[in-house]
Amino acid sequence: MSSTTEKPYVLRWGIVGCGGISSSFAKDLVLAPSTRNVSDVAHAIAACGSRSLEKAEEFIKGNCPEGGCAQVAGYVKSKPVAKGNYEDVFKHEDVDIIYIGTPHTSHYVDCKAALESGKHVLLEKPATLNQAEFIALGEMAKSKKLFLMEAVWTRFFPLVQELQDVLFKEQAIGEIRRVNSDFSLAFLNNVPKTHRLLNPELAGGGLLDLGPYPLVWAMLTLFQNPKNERSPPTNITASMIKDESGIDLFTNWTLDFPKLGARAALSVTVTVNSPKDCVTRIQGTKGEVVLPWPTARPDTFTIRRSQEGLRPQPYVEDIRTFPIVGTGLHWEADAVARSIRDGRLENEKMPISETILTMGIFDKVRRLGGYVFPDGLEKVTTKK
Ligand SMILES: NC(=O)C1=CN([C@@H]2O[C@H](COP(=O)(O)OP(=O)(O)OC[C@H]3O[C@@H](n4cnc5c(N)ncnc54)[C@H](OP(=O)(O)O)[C@@H]3O)[C@@H](O)[C@H]2O)C=CC1
Ligand SMILES: O=C1OC[C@@H](O)[C@H](O)[C@H]1O
Repeated sequence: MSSTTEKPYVLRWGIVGCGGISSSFAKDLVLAPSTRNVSDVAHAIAACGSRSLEKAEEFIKGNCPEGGCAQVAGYVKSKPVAKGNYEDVFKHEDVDIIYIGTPHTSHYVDCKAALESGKHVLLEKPATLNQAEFIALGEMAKSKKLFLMEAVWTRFFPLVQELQDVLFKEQAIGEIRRVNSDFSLAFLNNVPKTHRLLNPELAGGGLLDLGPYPLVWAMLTLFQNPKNERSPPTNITASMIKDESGIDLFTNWTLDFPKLGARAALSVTVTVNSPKDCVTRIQGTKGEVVLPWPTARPDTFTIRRSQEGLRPQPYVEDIRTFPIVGTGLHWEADAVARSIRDGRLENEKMPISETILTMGIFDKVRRLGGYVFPDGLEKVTTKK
């Protein structure tokens, strides 16, 4: 990391889709990096694009009137410009990287267009509708020597690094045998059926929207467990209850990691909320780690260390807390800036290979659950 007196590397963002998550992302790009002890990178917001120019203008006014933290600090003089379409953002000469905050169904086409314009891409989760779409994007990015990453922001939390040290270096709970994780939100009775979360034409339902987060805890604790040697999960089982529209209301799935003798049992529903106190539980032979709501953004975890033995054992509790300034999307933005500064085309915390793997898991879960997208939604499919 550079000293505070040196000028930071500035990454210049173009944001497309002026909706909910783009708004949180833009606000986090404005936050001073010093609030998270960062001084080597900073962010400029060069352009924001919406299907409506007025909406893009309002977006800038409401989230980033001066631009990102690099503009606020005076490292970049220009202010963000509003565009009434995405193409003008993709083509903007002051933009290094495109942040894509559009619905799942648009991710493939928007990312493809951004790459074709020669821009790096940070693509919201789920990266695409299926594995084949993401493989195609990954190949395109590689051939054009452009950075591409799925925006699974949770992976970049300092909490995650500490958790992996506790589990893998310290082996605080012994051998990990079971991971349960749930992310559920009561969308069904609280958002209209036309909303992207429930609308089959926008690939609605729990799995693709909420599923990346239970899955992230299985990936971080089992897939990335050194003893697993990056072996993909086997024996995937899944069950869905679907709405009459075809979207999944409930999805439960399991992943086995034979090298660890471990299983992940993961779930989502859009009918009720997850419980507050424990949404993720990592159980080992010598205790457990529990993480509270929200599954996507925990700011604490509790280690319960115990002896091995039959039946629940007495434990000693150790609580670790990691305050989050803003939403917490800035850690992934900083990581992306460092990758691009250093000439890397992917980030080791969210490599292309892991997105390909997780999209393949979702394909399988959808197949087992009988979730079929409406015709024409998938832009690339594998031959059956
Ligand atoms: N990382 C995270 O924590 C989160 C990630 N997400 C992901 O981000 C993506 C967007 O989610 P969210 O921000 O909640 O969604 P919103 O509906 O709030 O915003 C999506 C934006 O995409 C644009 N858009 C383009 N095509 C369409 C279309 N056909 N229908 C509706 N909007 C369209 C619109 O922007 P415009 O009108 O300006 O063109 C819209 O405002 C999803 O894929 C979701 O999974 C969502 C929430 C949190
Ligand atoms: O963090 C989240 O919470 C709400 C969801 O709709 C969203 O897509 C997800 O990323």
